[in-house]
Amino acid sequence: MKIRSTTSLDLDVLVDTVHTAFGRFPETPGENGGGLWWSAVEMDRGVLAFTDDGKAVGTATAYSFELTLPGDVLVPAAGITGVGVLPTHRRQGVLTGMMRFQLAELRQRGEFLAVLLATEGGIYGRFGYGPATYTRRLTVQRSQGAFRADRAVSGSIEVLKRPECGGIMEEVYDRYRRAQPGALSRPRRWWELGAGMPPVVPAPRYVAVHRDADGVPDGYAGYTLTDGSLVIDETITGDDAVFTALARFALDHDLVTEVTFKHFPTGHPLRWQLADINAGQLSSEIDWLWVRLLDVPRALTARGYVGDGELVLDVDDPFLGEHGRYLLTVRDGRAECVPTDRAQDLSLDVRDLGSIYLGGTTPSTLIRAGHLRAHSSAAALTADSLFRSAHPPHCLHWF
Ligand SMILES: CC(=O)SCCNC(=O)CCNC(=O)[C@H](O)C(C)(C)COP(=O)(O)OP(=O)(O)OC[C@H]1O[C@@H](n2cnc3c(N)ncnc32)[C@H](O)[C@@H]1OP(=O)(O)O
Repeated sequence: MKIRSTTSLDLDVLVDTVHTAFGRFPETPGENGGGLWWSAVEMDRGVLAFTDDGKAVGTATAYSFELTLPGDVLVPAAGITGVGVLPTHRRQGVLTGMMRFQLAELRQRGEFLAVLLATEGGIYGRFGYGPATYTRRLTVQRSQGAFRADRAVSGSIEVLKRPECGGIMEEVYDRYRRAQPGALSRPRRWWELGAGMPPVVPAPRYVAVHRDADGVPDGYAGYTLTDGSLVIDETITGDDAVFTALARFALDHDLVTEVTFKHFPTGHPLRWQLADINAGQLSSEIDWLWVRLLDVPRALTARGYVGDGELVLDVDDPFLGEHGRYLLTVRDGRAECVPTDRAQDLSLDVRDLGSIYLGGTTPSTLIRAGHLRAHSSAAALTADSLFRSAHPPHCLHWF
């Protein structure tokens, strides 16, 4: 097997191989429909695997995203996607080879974080990725959608069709994601081409745009309405009152029997604002963003922290055959992380460090699961308090 990086000349073979791996009908990359997703692929970041006789059998690509960390710190993160191996060549180590190649390549570029959305939960842990954010939907029957109290909301809502939005969605999304741990930047190319969410979903689609009292857009909800079911694919705002205003708009919509909020954020107050706390049904939670640390000290010093404390972490990285012990010292929200030979407080696999990194999974949950080992009960408490995020992480970007 030969594995190499792609160039722009490889686009057709990459698309064709991914489509065959996923069992989809091949589409030519273009400016509409299924081609939209491919239009933003960065061909200098792709990986192709070939058999000895030159047949392409495996693919992986990466976007250059910015990820928001706890403390509203923005860092570069490689968004791994387009991973596929032809059905005829599976379970022969093709993905393993590509993952090894890709992680080495990311390091050569100086990157220290990779993220992805997994098609199946059993694939990526072995490569050092851990689930770090989760998602679920809230569905409210409109007949039960009364609010407990009227709250004065300043501002207005206008319904636009996606092509009428101009730069509004991009501006609102960009402000939102900078203050939302776990959120990702979106490729400019998707916005330029009028992408919806996810970008492969075709129009028509409506966008309820909220504007503040000065007329400045400060939130939007992109939705479709089919057979009485209004589905909001994303509600983007950093302001709870604006979220509520958009929710009221949807629940007041005529000819609607139920409203579904996709990617409903954990701990969001909307259910408490409804007159009946049981009016909304939450779906079960599923994994969303997976995180892989490629440089532990760099990653741990990049994020912000809430409390003070110190912890010695003993981190194993079996896939890359690496091991390190680090003293993490947090003061005034910032961390230092240096190699140490002090006794460890916490022993963990790098995949579990990825899971706790954004504050969406508590170390104590993984201690109880038997994945992390705390060498004292004080260490478990310190780990929980250091790794939490003041603002729970949330990612609703699909890629
Ligand atoms: C970020 C994204 O793009 S997610 C998209 C992932 N792609 C897909 O789901 C498309 C359809 N599936 C595929 O193309 C392939 O089955 C892949 C890419 C998931 C796996 O590729 P393969 O070349 O078969 O993987 P490889 O042979 O390297 O397997 C490595 C290990 O992972 C395990 N593994 C591979 N796929 C899976 C899976 N879906 N579930 C659980 N374990 C898996 C293998 O059993 C193997 O285990 P072992 O080391 O204990 O023997």
